[in-house]
Amino acid sequence: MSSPYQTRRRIEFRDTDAAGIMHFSAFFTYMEQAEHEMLRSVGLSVMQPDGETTIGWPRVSATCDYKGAVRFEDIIDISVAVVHLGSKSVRYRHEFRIADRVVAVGEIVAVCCRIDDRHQLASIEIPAPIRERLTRHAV
Ligand SMILES: CC(C)(COP(=O)(O)OP(=O)(O)OC[C@H]1O[C@@H](n2cnc3c(N)ncnc32)[C@H](O)[C@@H]1OP(=O)(O)O)[C@@H](O)C(=O)NCCC(=O)NCCSC(=O)c1cc(O)c2ccccc2c1O
Repeated sequence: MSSPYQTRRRIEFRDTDAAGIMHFSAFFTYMEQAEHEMLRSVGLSVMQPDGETTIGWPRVSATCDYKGAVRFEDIIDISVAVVHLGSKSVRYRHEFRIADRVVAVGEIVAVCCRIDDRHQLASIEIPAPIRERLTRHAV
């Protein structure tokens, strides 16, 4: 049975603002890192060599709702779930929790792209072996 990927972070000082709480922009870097870690856990890379080119995942949408303040040195549990697998795109939902309290929920849509040696992007259908691995964290 598939379930969200779970990881944990301690909030760094550099990620907090003058109000003493985690800056809104920092949630996106935590989401990105958690997603990349999830991909590694299923044997993938966000920059996957494929012959002469690379398969990568540029983002076309990123949102986050903030429900409670997060502070320096808080321990946050981050879950990463695949909530939609399209033909070329994947939508991830990230839940941030302190203990059992949800403090933020973010979503990111990434598009499967072939990246050539001139860094040109061309969207492609998600290859079957990659799709199969992504479904391991589908909900
Ligand atoms: C990415 C693009 C080249 C795609 O353009 P294209 O025209 O080919 O795509 P489609 O319009 O056909 O859509 C494909 C697919 O995506 C869905 N979709 C598109 N837009 C949205 C949206 N706003 N919200 C939700 N879904 C959307 C669409 O419905 C289709 O779904 P299917 O599943 O049905 O196929 C082109 O869009 C482009 O170049 N965009 C700009 C990308 C960009 O510059 N993003 C900002 C920075 S990217 C970034 O930060 C980044 C982070 C990483 O972690 C990376 C990791 C690895 C590699 C690259 C990374 C990266 O760039």
